[in-house]
Amino acid sequence: MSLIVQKFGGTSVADVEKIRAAARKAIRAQRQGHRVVMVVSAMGKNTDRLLELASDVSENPPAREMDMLLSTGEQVSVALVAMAIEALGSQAISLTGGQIGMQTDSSFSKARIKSISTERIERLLDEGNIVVAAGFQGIDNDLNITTLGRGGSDTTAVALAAVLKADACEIYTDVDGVYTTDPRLLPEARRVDVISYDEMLELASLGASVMHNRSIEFAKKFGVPIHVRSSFSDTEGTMIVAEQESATASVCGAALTPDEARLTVLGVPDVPGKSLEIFAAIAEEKIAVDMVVQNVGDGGKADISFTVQRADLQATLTALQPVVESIGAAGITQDDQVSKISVVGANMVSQPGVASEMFRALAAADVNIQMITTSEIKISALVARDQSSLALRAVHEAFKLHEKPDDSKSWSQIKADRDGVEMQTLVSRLRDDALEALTLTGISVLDDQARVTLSGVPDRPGIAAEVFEKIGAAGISVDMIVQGVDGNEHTTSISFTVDNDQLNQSLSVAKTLVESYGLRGTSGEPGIAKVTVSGIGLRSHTHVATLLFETLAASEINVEMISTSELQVNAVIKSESADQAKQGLEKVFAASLR
Ligand SMILES: Nc1ncnc2c1ncn2[C@@H]1O[C@H](COP(=O)(O)OP(=O)(O)O)[C@@H](O)[C@H]1O
Ligand SMILES: N[C@@H](CC(=O)OP(=O)(O)O)C(=O)O
Repeated sequence: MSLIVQKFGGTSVADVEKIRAAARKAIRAQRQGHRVVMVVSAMGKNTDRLLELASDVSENPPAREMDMLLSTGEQVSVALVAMAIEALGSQAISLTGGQIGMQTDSSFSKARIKSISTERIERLLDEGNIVVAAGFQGIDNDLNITTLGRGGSDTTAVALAAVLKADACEIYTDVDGVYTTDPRLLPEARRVDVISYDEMLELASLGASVMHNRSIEFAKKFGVPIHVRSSFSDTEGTMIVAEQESATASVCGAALTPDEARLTVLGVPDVPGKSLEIFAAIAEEKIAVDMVVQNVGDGGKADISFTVQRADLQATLTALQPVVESIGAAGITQDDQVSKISVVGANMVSQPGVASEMFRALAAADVNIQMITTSEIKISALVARDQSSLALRAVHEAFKLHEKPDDSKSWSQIKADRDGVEMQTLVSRLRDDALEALTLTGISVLDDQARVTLSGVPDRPGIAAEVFEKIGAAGISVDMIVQGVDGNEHTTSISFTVDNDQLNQSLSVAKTLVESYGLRGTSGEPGIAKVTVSGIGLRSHTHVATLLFETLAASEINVEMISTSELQVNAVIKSESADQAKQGLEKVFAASLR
C-alpha cells in the first residue's frame, strides 16, 4: 500500500474552514487507498504572535524557553486537524515531534535532525489512522523540546517522507507551485512544472520562502521527489527533482532577500588567519554569513565586507567587537538598508555572459550595485533596499523568466524518464543517525588561474555591466567575480578570475577601462588557484567556511577571494599552495566526504 506525506503550512490551516479542507484532502487520499501522514504547521501567523509575546515578556528570552513556547503553535493545529478528521468520519491521531521520535541536536531554534523512529507511526498507520504530525519541532537527548528554524515544517515533512520511504511528499501551500520569483512581489512570475534540487536549494536560501532550504538539502541527499501544490485546488503543481526544466535557459529563477545588512571590517592586517578570526567569531553564534568580499587595499591592509540577515546585525556586531580589537583592525562600518537580488540557474556553468546580462539589466533600471558575488549556479548583487523591487522586476524581465523556455520539460515527461527508478533504491543511502549531518561531495582545485582587480571603481550604476561586457567582447571567460567596498568613500573594487593565459589580454582591456572611467588602477596576479569544497547545504552548515579558513591559515596560506553558496565554498589562493591546501582540506573534512 502506498504512503503519502502531506504537509500543510500555516496559511493552509489558518482557520476552521481551512482545517476542514486539509482534513478532507487527507481523507480523500486515504479513501483512494493510500496510507497518509500529515505534517502540520501552526495556524496562520501564530508563530509570529508567540514571538511577539515572548519579546513583550523579555528582551532576551532563553533559547530553550523560546522553543518550548513556539512548539505550542503546532500542538494546537495537529489536535484540531485530528479532531476535524474524526468529525468527518475518519480515524486520526495527532503526535508531537517528541512522539514521532524526531531526535535533534540541542541547538535551540536551529536544531538539526539526528534520527527519526518510525515504529509508532507505522503501527498507527497499520491500525487505519491518518497520522497528524507536528511540524517544525523535535526533542534533544535530554527530552528538551527543540525547533528546526522558521519554516521548518517542510523539513519535517521531507525527512518523514525519506525515513518512511514514502511514495510522494506533497507540500500544500497558498500558491500552486514554485514560481520564477515570488508571485506576491511580481505578478508576471511564471509557475514552473519542474525545478532541480540544486536550483531550489539556492532559491530557497536566497529568499524563495515557498520551501525551507534544509528540506531541499534533505530531499537531494535522499532523492525524495517533492510536489509543491495548492491547498485550495486540485491542480498539479511543481515537482522538485534532480532534473531541470530546461537544458538551455541560463536562469531558472530570481529571488530577493529584502532584509540584509552589510558589514565591513576596515584595515584588517593582510596576513593569514585574520579573516578566520572574524568568521569564526560569527560562526560561533551560528549566524550565516553571505556575500563575503575581501579587498586588498593599500599598505598590506584588507577590507573585508560581508552580509548577514538584518535580524542578525546586532548579534554579529556584538560577536565582532572583541575581534576587531584583537586583530588590530581599524573599525567596522555597516549599512542595514540593503537587499540582495540573485539569479539562479544550473545551466549558467556552461554559458558565458550571464553576469553581464544581469548587471546590464540593473544598470538600465538605474540601480547601483554595491556588492557582487558569484558562484557556479548563482549571481548575487547587493542593492539599496528602496530599489529592490525595481531591481527584481528588471532582472526577471531581462532573462524573460515570464516565458516558458522552448525546450522546457513538463513533470509528466520527467516522470516517464524516471520510471524504473525505485524509491527503495533512492533511499537506500538512508542512515538512521545524523540525518542532517554535513555531506560533502568533493574537494577540487582549479589551477592555472589569474586574478584581475580594478580599484577605485565609482559607486554608480552601469560600471559593472560595462566592465564585463568589454571583457566578454574580448572573448575572455570570467569565472569568479567579487565586488565590494574598498575602504574609500564612494568607490568599490571589482576582482575576477580568468585563465592564466588570458591575463595579459584581460589587463589590456582593464587598462582601457581605467582610462575611460578614471579608475584608480588595475592590477593582475598570475599563478593562482581556486580551491572548492562542494556539498549540500554548505551555507546552513556555517562551520564549513570556518574550517576552510582555519585549515588554510594553519598552513600560512592567504585567502585572496572568497565566494560561498549552498553548493560550494570557494577560496582563491596562490597556485604554489594548492596541493597543500587540498591535502589539508581532505584530511579535515574526511568524515563528511562521501
Ligand atoms: N519562487 C516562489 N514561488 C512560489 N512562492 C514563493 C516564491 N518565493 C516566495 N514565495 C512565497 O511563498 C509563500 C508560501 O510560503 P509560506 O507563506 O511559508 O507558506 P506555508 O504557510 O504554506 O508554509 C507564497 O505565498 C509566496 O508568496
Ligand atoms: N510555524 C513555523 C514552522 C513552519 O514551517 O511554518 P509554515 O509551514 O507556515 O512556513 C513557522 O512559522 O516558522
